[in-house]
Amino acid sequence: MKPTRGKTPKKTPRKPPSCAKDPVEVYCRLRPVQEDDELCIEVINTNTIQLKPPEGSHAFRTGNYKETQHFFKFVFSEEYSQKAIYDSIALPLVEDLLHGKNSLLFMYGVTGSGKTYTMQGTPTDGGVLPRCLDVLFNSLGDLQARKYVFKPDRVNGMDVQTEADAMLERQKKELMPPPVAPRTPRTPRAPVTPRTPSTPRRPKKAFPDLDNFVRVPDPTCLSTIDEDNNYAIFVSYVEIYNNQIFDLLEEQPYSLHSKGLTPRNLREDHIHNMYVAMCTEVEVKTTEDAYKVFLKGQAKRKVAHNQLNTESSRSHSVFNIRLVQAPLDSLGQEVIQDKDQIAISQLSLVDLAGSERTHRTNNTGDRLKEAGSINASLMTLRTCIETLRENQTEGSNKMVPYRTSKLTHLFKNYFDGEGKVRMVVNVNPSAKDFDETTHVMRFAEITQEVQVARPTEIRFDIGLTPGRRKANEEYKKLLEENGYDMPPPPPPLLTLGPPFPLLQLSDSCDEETLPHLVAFLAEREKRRRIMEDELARKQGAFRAMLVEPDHELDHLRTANTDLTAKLSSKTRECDRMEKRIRSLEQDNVVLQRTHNMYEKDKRDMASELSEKEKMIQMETQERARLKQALKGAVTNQRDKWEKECNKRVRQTELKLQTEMWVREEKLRQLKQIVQGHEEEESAKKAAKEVLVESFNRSRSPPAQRKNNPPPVRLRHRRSRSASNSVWIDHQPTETLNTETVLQPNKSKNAKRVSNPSMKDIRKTDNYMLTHQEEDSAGELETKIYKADVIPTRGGGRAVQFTDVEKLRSEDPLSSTLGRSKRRVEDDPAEYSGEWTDVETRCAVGLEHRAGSSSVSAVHTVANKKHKKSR
Ligand SMILES: Nc1ncnc2c1ncn2[C@@H]1O[C@H](COP(=O)(O)OP(=O)(O)OP(=O)(O)O)[C@@H](O)[C@H]1O
Repeated sequence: MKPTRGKTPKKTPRKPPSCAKDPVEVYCRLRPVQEDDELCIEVINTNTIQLKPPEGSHAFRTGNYKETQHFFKFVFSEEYSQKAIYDSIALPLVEDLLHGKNSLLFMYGVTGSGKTYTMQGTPTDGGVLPRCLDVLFNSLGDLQARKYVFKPDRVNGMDVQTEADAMLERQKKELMPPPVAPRTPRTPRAPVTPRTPSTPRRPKKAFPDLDNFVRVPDPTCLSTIDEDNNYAIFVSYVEIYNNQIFDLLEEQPYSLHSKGLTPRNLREDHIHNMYVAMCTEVEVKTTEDAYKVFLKGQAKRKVAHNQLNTESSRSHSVFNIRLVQAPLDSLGQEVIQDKDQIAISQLSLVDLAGSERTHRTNNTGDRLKEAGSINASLMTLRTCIETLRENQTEGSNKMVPYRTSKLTHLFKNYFDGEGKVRMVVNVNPSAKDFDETTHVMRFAEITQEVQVARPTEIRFDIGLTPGRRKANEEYKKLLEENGYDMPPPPPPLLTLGPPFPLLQLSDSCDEETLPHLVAFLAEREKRRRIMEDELARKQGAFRAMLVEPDHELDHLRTANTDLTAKLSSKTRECDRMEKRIRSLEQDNVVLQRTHNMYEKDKRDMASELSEKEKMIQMETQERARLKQALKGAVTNQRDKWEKECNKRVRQTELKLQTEMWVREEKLRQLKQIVQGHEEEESAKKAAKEVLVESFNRSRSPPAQRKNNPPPVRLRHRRSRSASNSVWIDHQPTETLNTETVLQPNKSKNAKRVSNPSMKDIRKTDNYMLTHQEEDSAGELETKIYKADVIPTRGGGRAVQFTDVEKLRSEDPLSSTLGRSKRRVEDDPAEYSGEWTDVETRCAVGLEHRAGSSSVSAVHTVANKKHKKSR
């Protein structure tokens, strides 16, 4: 709140608040508890208290057992006296008041925590309020102006009048009977609320009797006061009840007493300070006067009994002390009669109603409504403080909802403008109050973060000599001491002539005195005119002398205004930059944190990766080892099976040879018996020799087969090999020459190999395998298997058998068995078995996989056989 001040050249009313800011100072006071009370608060040091959730508290029930610490400007434990608290908290505010600065001091806390006690105290041990008044009057002493020199102008300002006028008014008021204040016309927007019938208006016990209490005053006196000013103190006392403002000093006709007080409106004055319109302001000249006024208002304040406090305040009370000051004139006798030279400062002492929980106070009905209103206004106060803090710390520009509650609206200027704000958080350390106390603590912490513009001190720079009052007093003292013999005042530079002659008439016929006086006055008149001319001439000369510095002054003023504007723009820029720096610093901190987080993640992942790599390496080694072991095992197994197969083949061959020989022997003997022809005998013998020879695995082909017809089925499908593709002709070394004219259709440049290598297979498109064996009749059967060599996906080659040609050599003299067999083969209808056999055989392919050194057999055309069978 800006001090109310006239439009002096030095101090314009609408000047922006000072750039320097101070935080709201929050103090904590603990009240004494009863001996059997469980405590929930411990004082850690002079700035810190610790709250411990007691069993049964809401926090404890929700599992929050943690102790919390709260910091304050100072913590007053129960041992601290009222005097000590006043000296620390309120005395500096009184000093500020005397220097023209505004201050707000409010008591906050749960109901019954000692707010009123701290504010008012007891007659023998006064609280903040009586001590403030004591110190104020002690300090002002004789510097006070006569009563009514300053007069409230009803719009929050002050008028000034001469001491003579003030004396007249004094006489008028003191002679007149006490005035009966007219009822304020009610505005439609603020109707009178019906009084709560059960809410008594009575003083608290601290001041039981208005007239008969003996008070112990505070003797402190401040000496840093400008003695060249005159001062006056005005007090007003209002309460905010159910979000309506009432003037507790309102004079009421006796007949209207029962109808209660009139609600007042809040207004804004010409310098944007909030004030209560039509509020009674009483000028007080002594502490006792002020007390009477206070107690008169206190008698009307609403208090009620509840479970927690026998006399609980049901309203927020505001006791305003306004100090008016104006400089004395050049002689140090009277205040300058210029309204613009008046400065007003204000100290608001606020005793807030206590926040309360209805389940603890057991309030019902009107008390419950009051409690709701109290809590709502406190909540608005809290919201305003929170929004202010947010705006200040985060640079936001949210609207502070001052107007939501009369309480916050009244103190808007303290937070928006200049002033010093202090709060005393009263705390009852009893465990029963824990839940409410935690809320109070939170509010206190937020409040401490709010900054308020520092008030500027008032200086009356009007070019008058300091010490005027002292000089005047000295002069008066001299006057009293010396009477008529006192030395004459210093001669003026210009005089109107000698002193007046003796004007006493000697008798009724005195003809001399009057003409002498006329001549004297004529001379004086003449001198006066000369002096006036001289004065006018000197004034002209002086004005001419003044013009130049005046111009210079104007010039300097303009320059000064420019510089001030530049400075304020620079200051704003600085503020903006500071805000930006703060926000960037915050961003930086966040980024730094994120960076650290990613760095940590990176390290973790790198270590995980190296572990995984190690594991992969170990697995690869293990796999290689297993592969090696498997390869060895496979090789061993294959060798073993090869040996076993060879052994069995040899055994089978031997057995078959023996059986064949026995059969041939039997046949020979049979033939000898049945046929006696020797020629046939010899032919048979020759044939038998051939057979025996072939059975004996003679590798040379029998000569008589040359002329035999080819044992190839004529209708057999020829191979598809007659192309330009590259062939490989695989003929094992023991293959016999069939010497037949029917040769397989193959490329002329087919490469003949006895044991194909992988290299050969890779280069070829087709493959041909010649296989010879002896059939059951002992005839030589030659089979030529044909296959396509197909590259596999893996880069190897698959050999897919597609055809087989069979060539059988037969003895012309052999039995009908051979012929009938041939017949069957010639019949295509009967050939399906053979074909099926070929298809089955051809379904097996040889496959070479890339990187493998061996060739494996695979089933390649399993589905082909299936199709055929359908
Ligand atoms: N520091 C203290 N020393 C001694 N007594 C105290 C102290 N603080 C409070 N008390 C006593 O506690 C009681 C309640 O105090 P008080 O009326 O000041 O509480 P309050 O906070 O104003 O309550 P409400 O909000 O209900 O008005 C009074 O009887 C008062 O004398």
